[in-house]
Amino acid sequence: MNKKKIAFGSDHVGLELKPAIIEYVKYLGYEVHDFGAFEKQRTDYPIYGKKVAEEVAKGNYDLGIVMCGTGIGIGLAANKVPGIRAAMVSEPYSAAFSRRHNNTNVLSMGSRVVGVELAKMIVKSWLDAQFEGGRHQRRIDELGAEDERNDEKFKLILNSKDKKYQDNIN
Ligand SMILES: O=C(CO)[C@H](O)[C@H](O)COP(=O)(O)O
Repeated sequence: MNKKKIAFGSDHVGLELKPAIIEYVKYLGYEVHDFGAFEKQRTDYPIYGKKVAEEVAKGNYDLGIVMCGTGIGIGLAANKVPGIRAAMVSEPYSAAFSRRHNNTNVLSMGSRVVGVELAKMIVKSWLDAQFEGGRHQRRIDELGAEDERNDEKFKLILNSKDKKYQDNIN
């Protein structure tokens, strides 16, 4: 059986946590690739969040794991990429349920928030969990429908004071 492939990314702060997590994920039997950063020199988390997310969205990697100081910035960057659902978590319960119910494909953690051993527990819970489908798939489909609200028709409806249009969006 082919090993599942995991894309990694971090900024300069996430780099403090990343090497230990990469080693752990390899030990768990996954193939990994690190898309940077590789230097402690200050850099910008959107570069790495977007890169990892794009690799996952294109299907080049099964899942992505990203890290910055809080896990928030790099997670936000990943979530901007269509098809990505990034979980920004700091404990194992939410990590597991983010896959079971939200089918997350990127995990984001903060190196200033979690230590190495807690981060390993979070990663293991996330990787071991399985999406449950069913009603959860419907809700994920509904998340996609939110994008339609950016199209011209929905902008017209949303900006209208006319009750007939307002009824349309409820
Ligand atoms: O957590 C982060 C984003 O959410 C970054 O790692 C953090 O903002 C970097 O800060 P600095 O440039 O001061 O090292």
